[in-house]
Amino acid sequence: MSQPRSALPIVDMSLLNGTDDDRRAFGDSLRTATHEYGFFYLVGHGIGRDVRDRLFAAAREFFALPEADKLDVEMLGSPQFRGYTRFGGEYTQGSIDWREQIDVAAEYEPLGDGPAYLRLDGPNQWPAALPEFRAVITDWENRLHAIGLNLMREWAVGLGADRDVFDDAFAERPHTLLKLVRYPGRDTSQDRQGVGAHKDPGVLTLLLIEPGKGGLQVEHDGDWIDVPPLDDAFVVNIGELMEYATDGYLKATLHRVRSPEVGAERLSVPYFFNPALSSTMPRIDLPADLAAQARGVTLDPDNVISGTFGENMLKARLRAHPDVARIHHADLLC
Ligand SMILES: O=C(O)CCC(=O)C(=O)O
Ligand SMILES: [Fe+2]
Repeated sequence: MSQPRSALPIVDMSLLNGTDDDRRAFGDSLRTATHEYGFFYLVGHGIGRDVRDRLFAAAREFFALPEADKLDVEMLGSPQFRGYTRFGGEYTQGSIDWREQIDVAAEYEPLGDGPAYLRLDGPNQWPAALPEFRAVITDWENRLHAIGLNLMREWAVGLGADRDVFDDAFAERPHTLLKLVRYPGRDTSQDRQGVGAHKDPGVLTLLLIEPGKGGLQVEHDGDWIDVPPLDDAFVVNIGELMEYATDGYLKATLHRVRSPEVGAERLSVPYFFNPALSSTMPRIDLPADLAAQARGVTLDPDNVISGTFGENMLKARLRAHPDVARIHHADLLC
């Protein structure tokens, strides 16, 4: 397949199997890409095509279920924002996102009373009609968890910090989240919002895009650049907490998806490598040359970035799913 051009840098994870120089080059490319773009293509990650195909097959099976089966696991029934969201159930910047999706997050016993964000802990909703679904998703989560942890350690080194500086935040009850997403084709002459412009609220997102399907756009220097999928690559971006951890040396970048044309559709699977709800990201003491390039954390009165992941995540969930918020968390809405 010929590759459409995109300006995003390509970072090759197989360098980690090489010499010390290769490893250093990897850390440098990771740091530079996320300083300049906040986004990159990740190749050499070791996840084979068969595994990726199996995931897309599970996604297609899920979306092809009768509506009643999907509504059986509807997110409206989940105070923890897990399960199926039909078209029109999700909002970005107050406008409807034209996509359907199922959200699956890490499952833990709730801790009980405490900060409001602890309400996000709890069970998933698994589609009863698809007995294999859970195993396929769990396998995917495990593989991506390992890649996520590995990347965090390399980032730490590339930023001049101890290799394990981020480990604590992920050591217990990491609140990872995965979505299977389907963007249907539609008349795009009016509204093209598949998902509206946003930054991800967590640490790191590993995004798998259906081969050949464009639509993702990333903000860079005031323009939108197209990010078509690259064969065998993940699209990786950092979330607001990495901006927080580095005083804005690394950049959480606005991105959005444009709806496909009528007759087409687009599947994607974002995996959000998130820390524990109660964790606060460490603030890295950057070496002087990097500190001189730190831009500070974005100050937006409509989107205040908290270093405590649970606060940042709850804010994002209440905003994206107002129907779920009204049903289950009316006391948190002002
Ligand atoms: O579907 C995509 O390509 C991106 C989705 C996304 O940015 C998100 O769900 O946060
Ligand atoms: Fe996103």
